[in-house]
Amino acid sequence: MRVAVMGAGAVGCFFGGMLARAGHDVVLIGRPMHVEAVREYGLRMETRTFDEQVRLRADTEPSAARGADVVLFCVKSTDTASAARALAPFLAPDTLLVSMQNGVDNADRVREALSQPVSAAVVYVATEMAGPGHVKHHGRGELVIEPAPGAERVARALVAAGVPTEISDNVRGALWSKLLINCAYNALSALTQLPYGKLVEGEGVWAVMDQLLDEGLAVAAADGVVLAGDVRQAVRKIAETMPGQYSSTAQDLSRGKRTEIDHLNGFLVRRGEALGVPVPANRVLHTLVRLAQPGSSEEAA
Ligand SMILES: NC(=O)C1=CN([C@@H]2O[C@H](COP(=O)(O)OP(=O)(O)OC[C@H]3O[C@@H](n4cnc5c(N)ncnc54)[C@H](OP(=O)(O)O)[C@@H]3O)[C@@H](O)[C@H]2O)C=CC1
Ligand SMILES: CC(C)(CO)C(=O)C(=O)O
Repeated sequence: MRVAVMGAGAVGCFFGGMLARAGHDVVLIGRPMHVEAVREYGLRMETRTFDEQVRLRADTEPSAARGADVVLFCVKSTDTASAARALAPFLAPDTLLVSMQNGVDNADRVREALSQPVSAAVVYVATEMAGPGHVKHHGRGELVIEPAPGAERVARALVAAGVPTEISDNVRGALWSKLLINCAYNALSALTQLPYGKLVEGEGVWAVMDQLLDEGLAVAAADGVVLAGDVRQAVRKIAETMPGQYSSTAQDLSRGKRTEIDHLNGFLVRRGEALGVPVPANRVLHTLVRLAQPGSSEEAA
């Protein structure tokens, strides 16, 4: 399979690297720092089970996606529209684009820019870029993807490459469940710069998280979303299973980077407003993170 990875970061390098290891023709499209390192040394994949330099192609230009059967679309939600527009001239009409991002509206935003088939994916993994061309895997690595033309083939290739992947009719519900977890933790961890275990020890923190979740559940219900799993239990479990973890929003802020907050609590605020559901706690946290992050979001509502 010819695979292009749009956004050679933590998620793109992990899943693209797994497919390259399995013999697929993979090109990583990313920033010069990573592209140069991958060209010279290969992609270093430091995972829980192996540590290897994986040889694959890398390029800074979206034109490298020409000829791809599938694009793994792995930029942050803030870059969705610009990255989709940049790819548009180079994709064949039947190229499948798989949106491997947090947030619930990325696939729809890609569909606005492209006429190719698009499949949303829920990504359950913990990875980071530990240096140029070096991806570090901390755990998990499974995918749930939405039905689309070509999705079965991609899922089979991923499974054969060691990535547990299933196709589900309720990716929307799973993305929303993940969104509500993100809305409960990400901003609080970011604003306090605390890992989850310490965060939930703070007086009143569970009550705030319950309120954030109650608002999210009300918006989801008003939007007709069938949530996947027991979200309240999933929220409790995160602090127990990942006590040392800082949210991705906390990591972005501490690195002086723009966050995905407009697509997490910010998204819930916009949907709540549209549906007439009050979302005061989510609004406060969204506003505070926006004030704490550098610049302003280009793609905010
Ligand atoms: N990391 C994780 O463990 C998980 C992440 N996710 C989600 O996956 C998505 C991707 O996250 P992650 O991989 O961590 O993010 P990263 O920031 O590590 O990777 C994205 C990369 O894409 C680059 N990029 C952005 N626009 C372009 C462009 N037009 N051309 C080339 N490169 C581009 C970015 O560069 P620059 O930084 O310079 O803009 C960055 O290097 C997010 O939605 C995240 O929430 C979901 C589950 C787990
Ligand atoms: C699940 C969670 C909250 C884990 O850190 C996450 O997705 C994030 O940090 O964005």
